[in-house]
Amino acid sequence: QRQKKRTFEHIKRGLDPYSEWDQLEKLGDGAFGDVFKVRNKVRRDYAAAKVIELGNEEEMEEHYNEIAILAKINHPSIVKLVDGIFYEKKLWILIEYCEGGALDDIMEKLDHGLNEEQIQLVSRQTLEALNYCHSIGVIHRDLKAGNILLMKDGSVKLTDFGVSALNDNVEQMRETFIGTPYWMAPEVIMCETRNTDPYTYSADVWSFGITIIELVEIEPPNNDLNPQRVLMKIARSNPPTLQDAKSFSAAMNSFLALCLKKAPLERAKCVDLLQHSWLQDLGNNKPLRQLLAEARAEVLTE
Ligand SMILES: COc1ccc(Nc2ncnc(-c3cccnc3Nc3cc(NC(=O)c4cccc(C(F)(F)F)c4)ccc3C)n2)cc1
Repeated sequence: QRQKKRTFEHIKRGLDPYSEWDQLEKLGDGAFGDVFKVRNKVRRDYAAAKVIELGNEEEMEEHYNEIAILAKINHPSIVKLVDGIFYEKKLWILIEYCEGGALDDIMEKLDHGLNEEQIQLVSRQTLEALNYCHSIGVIHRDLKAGNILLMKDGSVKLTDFGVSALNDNVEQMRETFIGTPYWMAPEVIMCETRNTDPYTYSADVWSFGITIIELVEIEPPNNDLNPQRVLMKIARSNPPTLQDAKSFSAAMNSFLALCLKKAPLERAKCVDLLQHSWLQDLGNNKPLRQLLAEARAEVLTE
């Protein structure tokens, strides 16, 4: 019988995006298409728009997963879906615009890492976002400073540019496997849990620990090795620690050790880490507003 056109919830059809949005500067060119800063003609608010050229309806299925995840997610520390539009063979995914950009870009611009107070604030909010994802069955799979954005007020937003949180088909897994493995947990590399999906919630916790080291040292451990070499290094070595551990509190070092247990079953869960002394009684996001002001080379008068 006639192939029934699948209707996709959250996606508007037949609406010309340019009738509602002005396209501004390019923010990045993702694996699947370009990303632009856009401004709503009526509301005047900004969004980030990923525009994906679709060859056929099948490809819509593949990208629809991302929209379905974003639509179901409702958390203060995760980017929100603003709109999904399919128009003239292009899929537009619009999410809230994060003024400050990604933490890896900020560290590259400043040429230094974050201080302990800033890392506590980023860790608390990222962990709350990660705990929420896990509670609704979403595994991120690509946690790193490049996927943590800052809003103008210094608050943290978890994103996934690499669209690996949706990675449920094999070829993408292969490319992720050979991709940038610096943040990859040992069991994912050794596929020890061969019978089940090597990515589990605990793999996200390992990547979160590596991300904390990245926030201190600008790069993840072993970034001097090429991707092939680092796979074996991670699988064989003891968990990494901070190079200058003594410059940071005992609480931070103990928190890090809990994230970087090699055995997944021994590794801490998000809920346990959220109870850890290192993440209690944190102040407001002013230290992250100061980081943004520094990156914009502005004086923060507050
Ligand atoms: C270079 O300077 C800047 C300055 C500001 C920004 N701000 C910004 N704000 C919001 N998004 C973006 C962005 C940049 C490049 C690529 N994608 C971006 N956002 C985006 C993310 C997504 N998808 C997700 O974030 C996502 C997908 C699946 C799962 C998840 C999660 F697991 F985190 F919930 C998140 C879809 C569409 C877009 C446009 N960029 C970026 C660079």
